[in-house]
Amino acid sequence: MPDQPQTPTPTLSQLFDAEPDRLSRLSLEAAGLYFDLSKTHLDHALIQAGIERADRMGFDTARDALFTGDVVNASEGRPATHVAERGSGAPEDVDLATVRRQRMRALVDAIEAGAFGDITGVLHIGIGGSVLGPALLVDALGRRSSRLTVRFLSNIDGAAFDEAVKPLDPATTLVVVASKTFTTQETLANFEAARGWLRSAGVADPDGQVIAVTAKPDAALETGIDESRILQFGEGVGGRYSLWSSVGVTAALALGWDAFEELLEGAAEMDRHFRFADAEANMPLLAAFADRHYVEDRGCQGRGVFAYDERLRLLPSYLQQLEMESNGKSVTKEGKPIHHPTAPITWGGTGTDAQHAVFQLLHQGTVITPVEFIAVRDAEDDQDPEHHRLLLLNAFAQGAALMQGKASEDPQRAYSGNRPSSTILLEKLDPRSLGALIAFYEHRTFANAALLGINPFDQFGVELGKQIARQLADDADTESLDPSTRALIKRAGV
Ligand SMILES: O=P(O)(O)OC[C@H]1O[C@](O)(CO)[C@@H](O)[C@@H]1O
Repeated sequence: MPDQPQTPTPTLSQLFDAEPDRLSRLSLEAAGLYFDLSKTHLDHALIQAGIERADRMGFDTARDALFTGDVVNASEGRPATHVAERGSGAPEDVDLATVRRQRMRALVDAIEAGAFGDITGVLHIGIGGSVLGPALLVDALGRRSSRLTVRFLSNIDGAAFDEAVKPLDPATTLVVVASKTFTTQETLANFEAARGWLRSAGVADPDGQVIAVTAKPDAALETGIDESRILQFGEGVGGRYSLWSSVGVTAALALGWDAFEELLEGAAEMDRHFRFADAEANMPLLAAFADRHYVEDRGCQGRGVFAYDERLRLLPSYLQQLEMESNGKSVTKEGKPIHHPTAPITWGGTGTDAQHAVFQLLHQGTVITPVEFIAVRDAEDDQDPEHHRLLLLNAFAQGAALMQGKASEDPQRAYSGNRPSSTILLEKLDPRSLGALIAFYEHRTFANAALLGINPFDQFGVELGKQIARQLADDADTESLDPSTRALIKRAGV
């Protein structure tokens, strides 16, 4: 049988011509976000196929399980209670999170009232989900409103340490040590270095300026931190889903408690949308349908996220952990191999900078990468309105250029067009809209996992490298290693 001619899938322009209601159907508003998916290849057929797949995969049941505190993280025997941190989960989980948040607020109030002395700065020590969320919140929202000088330290690198502490006065700096396990090598090493920094500066009681944030308070106690300075969060809160919990204490200190509460409220509004909106109007679910189409049907290996707002410059790196550590897997929840691509490589940057670095490939490269633009309608009142206008117009122009392309007699100058993009436009960037945006991405990640049948809440893939590093640190026996690695260790003399 000769190959059946592949029915060419319609181009984006053809889709707009064929579907007069395309824009209205594929531009959604919820929780303060405007999400335009109309420049993706989602059409009636793909949406219907997505809904049928969601039914087959038990999406509704999985989503209900998330919000009712069932064990959705089967490999670790845990629920996922990040939604409870903002009041959206099972009553018992919400109650426990509320008690812990009250303790967090009491500590924030005490610090603001001078219980820890005159605090002018915060050194937040953590890595992965224990730093990426708080750093995003403070960088996005604290540009003008932060009452404190806040620095984040994650890497086990003296240069990172020196850079972090440079603007801080050890005598008036609060050290926040955030670690869910309180066993992470980098975080504990940086904590000890921070203690030394305080001591060297003459701080008589370094631990008097330390608070710990963890799901393992006993491990924190063993390091000598007083119980009164330990904020606990639940084992059900995954690291990359934890900024809503006491891991967000640095953001609450920097932005104020009301801002932290508004962040939670914004996320809760997105929770309600995700939980109750019909599939055809469900932002995270439709986004997941598009993700599945590009990764599985078109073999796209990447997903480009570009924040056309400097205040969201940390969002792409935050999403890298959220999406790639959640769905960068190759077996289902039941351990069955998956024989098609699962998670794309999430990457991105800030616009317009990225236009002068990576958009060449996005427009004329051989690989097709779905692009996502995030922009904010309102600039802050101290920003140049004309600059902001140009920033927005560049974001919109890039999406238009990706879609329409440009023919040319000269192949070097020809643009294929028909390259997909989606745009999220916030009216303004405030705690509420940022909370909704981050929750949108959490639920998009969860929806992708449900469609794939994988567990987005464990991360066994991060352990082997850590184990080998620990073995080498403790005992330089390299005989079991490959020749290349042995040669590198020898040449570096480590
Ligand atoms: O908060 P912890 O336990 O220090 O872990 C830090 C990060 O390390 C990871 O476990 C991956 O190595 C992430 O999932 C986590 O956010």
